[in-house]
Amino acid sequence: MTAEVPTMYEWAGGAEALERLTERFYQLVTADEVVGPLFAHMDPGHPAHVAMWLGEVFGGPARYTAERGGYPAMLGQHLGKSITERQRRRWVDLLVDAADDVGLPDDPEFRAAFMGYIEWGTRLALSNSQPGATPPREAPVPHWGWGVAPPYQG
Ligand code: HEM
Repeated sequence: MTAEVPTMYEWAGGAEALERLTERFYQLVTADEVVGPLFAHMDPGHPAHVAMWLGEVFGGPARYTAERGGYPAMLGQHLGKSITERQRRRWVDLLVDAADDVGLPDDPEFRAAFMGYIEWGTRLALSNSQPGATPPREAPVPHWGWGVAPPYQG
């Protein structure tokens, strides 16, 4: 019999773990000279909202859709921001630092799948944020899974 495969949300530690991650992440982001200026007018609820988004993506409850307006709302926050590749890369680096700081699981399977989503999502955010970009306004919230390497459960 095969053991039930947990969602990435469960493996990460659920909503609480993702909230710890985004709290730490935005502390690092706002203090950073490369990405900080983009977040100068950040809504104080932003870390909690991004934690909801990540939870929904990784197989948790659809709270971003229910409470924040789903994909169109997320997309709308990136349009026109003209994110540069240097800023995208710094955003990724700071998220990895935050994941280490708060003790997000660091097993190879989890981090590989987690970073797969982050790489994909940040590249889309950069492209959607360029002047004149016309990405689809409506799309489902992506649901990210383990891909080719499910979690090692002994
Ligand atoms: C996987 C990649 C990403 C995800 C999942 C993500 C997620 C989100 C979400 C869910 C929001 C809206 C939060 C709300 O409802 O209040 C948001 C806003 C925003 N994002 Fe992203 N984002 C990503 C990449 C990036 C990158 C690479 C940058 C810039 C380097 C960026 C800059 C911003 C900014 C400036 C806002 C608006 C913040 C504010 O003023 O409140 N995002 N993001």
